[in-house]
Amino acid sequence: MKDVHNFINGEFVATERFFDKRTPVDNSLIARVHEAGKAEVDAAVAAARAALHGPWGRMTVAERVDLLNAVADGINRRFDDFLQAECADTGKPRSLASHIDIPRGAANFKIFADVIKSVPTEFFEMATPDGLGALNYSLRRPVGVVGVICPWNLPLLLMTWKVGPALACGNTVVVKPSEETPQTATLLGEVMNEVGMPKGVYNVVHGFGPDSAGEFVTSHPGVNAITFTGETRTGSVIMKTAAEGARPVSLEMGGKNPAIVFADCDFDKAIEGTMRSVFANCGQVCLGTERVYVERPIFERFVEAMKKGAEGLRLGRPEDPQTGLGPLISQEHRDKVLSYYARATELGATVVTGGGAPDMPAELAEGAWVQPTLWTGLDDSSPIAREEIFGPCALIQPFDAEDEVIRRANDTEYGLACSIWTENLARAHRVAGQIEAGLVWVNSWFLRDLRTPFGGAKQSGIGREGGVHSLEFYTELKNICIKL
Ligand SMILES: NC(=O)c1ccc[n+]([C@@H]2O[C@H](COP(=O)([O-])OP(=O)(O)OC[C@H]3O[C@@H](n4cnc5c(N)ncnc54)[C@H](O)[C@@H]3O)[C@@H](O)[C@H]2O)c1
Ligand SMILES: O=C/C=C/C=C(\O)C(=O)O
Repeated sequence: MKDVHNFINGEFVATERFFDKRTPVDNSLIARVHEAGKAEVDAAVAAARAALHGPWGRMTVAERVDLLNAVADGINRRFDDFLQAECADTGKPRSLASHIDIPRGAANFKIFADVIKSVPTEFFEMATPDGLGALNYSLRRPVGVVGVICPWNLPLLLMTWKVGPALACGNTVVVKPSEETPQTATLLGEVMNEVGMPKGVYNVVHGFGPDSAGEFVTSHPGVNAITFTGETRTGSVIMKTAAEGARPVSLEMGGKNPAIVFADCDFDKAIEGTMRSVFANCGQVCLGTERVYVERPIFERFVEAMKKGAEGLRLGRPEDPQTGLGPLISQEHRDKVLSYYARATELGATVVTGGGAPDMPAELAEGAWVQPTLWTGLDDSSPIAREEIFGPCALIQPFDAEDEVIRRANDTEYGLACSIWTENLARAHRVAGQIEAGLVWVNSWFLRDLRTPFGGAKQSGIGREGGVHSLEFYTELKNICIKL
């Protein structure tokens, strides 16, 4: 069993408090994680502060860009180490992590290296009463020490989606990974040292949320801004904490995302895309689909095809290339998802497929396994249609008219993502423009151009990150007016 340390000021730091990390594949113990206390968080914030005024703070943009690209290359150089660690922590199929999680870890540094080296700032020449005029130009400066609070579903991807722009803009970071998935954040510390990232630029403190490392980071007066990805209710708590000291927050939170399937869709593409958006990462993707609205003429055919797809998913170990579905992240989360499965049955849902725990081979029986599940027969008011379950499940419902399905899709306090399947281009633009969400895909899902704005509307988030949009959060924009 391995030890997972904190990473502070370029050093791997042990503590006297530990928590276990068990793999959700079979619930076996795989690591002992060193929990950071207030002292370690203080040390991490102090190191991050000091780095702002050391070599890192004096680097040119070009030097920062070179380092960010070196970090990306370092992740690719140690691809298998990151793959092994991420799949051990999460149980996700290697086939998934090797195509999404780990490549995006590198891409998230490269995209912001590209952005920061070519982003302009404004200039305004102004007339003045004396006729001599004045010049206005703006400069971007780092906000300072950024607290990064991460979720467990796409650990490396989502952590680097925040660390990449933070460092590109000249900030330093204190990262608090989820307690469920500690390994890749500490492993990135090894890469930071290998590429010569100045000490204190990247720091990692392990622990939990309330009254633990998470709260110690978000409440620390030395933290200038907080970027959070996780549940909406957690984001609200963090926002309250950040209010002390008026620190800005960037919040990427929960969702209850709809897929809208029109009768004129490319049926096979709609099935392939909706199978991914419902079941990828065992349904543990914030952008994933948990509500599927299908135009009535193809409803039965669509349900049958989804049933066939779900029943074709093979549950298994990450390293098995045939694995189509891994376990959920933990026994606790499995209990939550199974409670929704039971509730759907109690509410009278038709269980198209799944609805419980699968029979797994003895060696996997202790893992956090659930059946891929599809329901019909519940209405929009049911908790199954309204509450984020965050598992491999979806409610499929028919609709008859475009304005009806837009109203129903928008009938949620969330507003993160939506996928629309239609071959009618005018309808695609018309419907997409009326969906109340930060991200709408047409005839696709999770197709990501990292230059585009990413974030949620309503209770799914605050702020947009991605491309130049990340600069709004990770820099202070200053205007300088020169009187001629
Ligand atoms: N919008 C997005 O981009 C996005 C992406 C991924 C996940 N999510 C959401 O994240 C959730 C799943 O992730 P999760 O279960 O890890 O979320 P979570 O809110 O339980 O925890 C997220 C992180 O916050 C920390 N935390 C918890 N309470 C805290 C507190 N009081 N102060 C400081 N830190 C605290 C946790 O330790 C963890 O590191 C889902 O709701 C999913 O929709 C959203
Ligand atoms: O589970 C949520 C996935 C979020 C994905 C991103 O933030 C991204 O693709 O940049």
